Amino acid sequence: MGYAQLVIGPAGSGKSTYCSSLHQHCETTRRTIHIVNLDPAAENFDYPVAMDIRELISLDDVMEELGLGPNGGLMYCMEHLEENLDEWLTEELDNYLDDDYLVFDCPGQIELFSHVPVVKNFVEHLRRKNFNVCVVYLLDSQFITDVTKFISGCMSSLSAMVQLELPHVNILSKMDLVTNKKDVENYLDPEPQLLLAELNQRMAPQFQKLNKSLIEVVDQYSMVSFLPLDLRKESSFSFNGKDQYSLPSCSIQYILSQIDNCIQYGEDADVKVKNFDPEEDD
Ligand SMILES: Nc1nc2c(ncn2[C@@H]2O[C@H](COP(=O)(O)OP(=O)(O)OP(=O)(O)O)[C@@H](O)[C@H]2O)c(=O)[nH]1
Ligand SMILES: [Mg+2]
Repeated sequence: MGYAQLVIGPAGSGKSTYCSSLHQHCETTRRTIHIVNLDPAAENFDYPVAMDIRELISLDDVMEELGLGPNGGLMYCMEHLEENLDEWLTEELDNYLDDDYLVFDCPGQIELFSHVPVVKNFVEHLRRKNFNVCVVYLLDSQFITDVTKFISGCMSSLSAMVQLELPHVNILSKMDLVTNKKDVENYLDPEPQLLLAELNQRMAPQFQKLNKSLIEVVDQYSMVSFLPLDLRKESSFSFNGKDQYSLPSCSIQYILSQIDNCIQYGEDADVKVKNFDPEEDD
């Protein structure tokens, strides 16, 4: 059995930074993880790249030879990856052993999760290779300063959730940049009725019915809640509410423990998890 995180989210939401922080954290705690670059446009890495899509196909070549722009070129590269899953991915995965932990740093184009089946097929391939996969969706905390942006973030996370049908952890990134805690606090574990009231206030009256349906969707998929990640935060397992800036936030270690739980990593080693009663589902 292998383990994998698929790190997705809008462009610039902090995916690659998250991957490199995770790598650093694991180095400190002497745990082995391998970070995989799935972005054919990426150039600089703050982490050692274990597998690299650019070895399969280069975005520059595609743009030059096919006359495509950067986004069309990226879609082409990803479709090429899809066609080569059996060969390229299978061969690359052969380098890893049972119990290995891979983290896939994905491109930020949202089309990859909403329009084309490439990521879904990629994940299915991993699952056939006996990997437990968790989706890690990053949303930039700078973008959820009001209810309309929050709902739009939820919808894009939800569309990935529905498409990929995998365990899913939502992260609010860049908490160190948040200065007004009220901006964010309201959206961490939001009360649906308050969201609806706020949304109705913001939007023209003819949208009330739509607003109600949207909030119902967010509420029903109660998984749409976000963990606020502050990379400055000292490693600690607790989500200890507030830090010295009195902002709610959690450390990368806490996030990793949540994800490990989702994919049942370390169940044999960790006595606490081993004794966990599956009936007692929280
Ligand atoms: N202050 C702060 N900046 C961050 C944090 N995470 C990422 N950034 C910055 O945000 C910018 C984008 O970060 P990346 O990690 O490249 O984002 P990405 O999601 O990989 O971007 P794409 O791969 O282009 O979609 C960079 O300038 C980072 O330095 C954070 O936790 N705090
Ligand atoms: Mg990146």
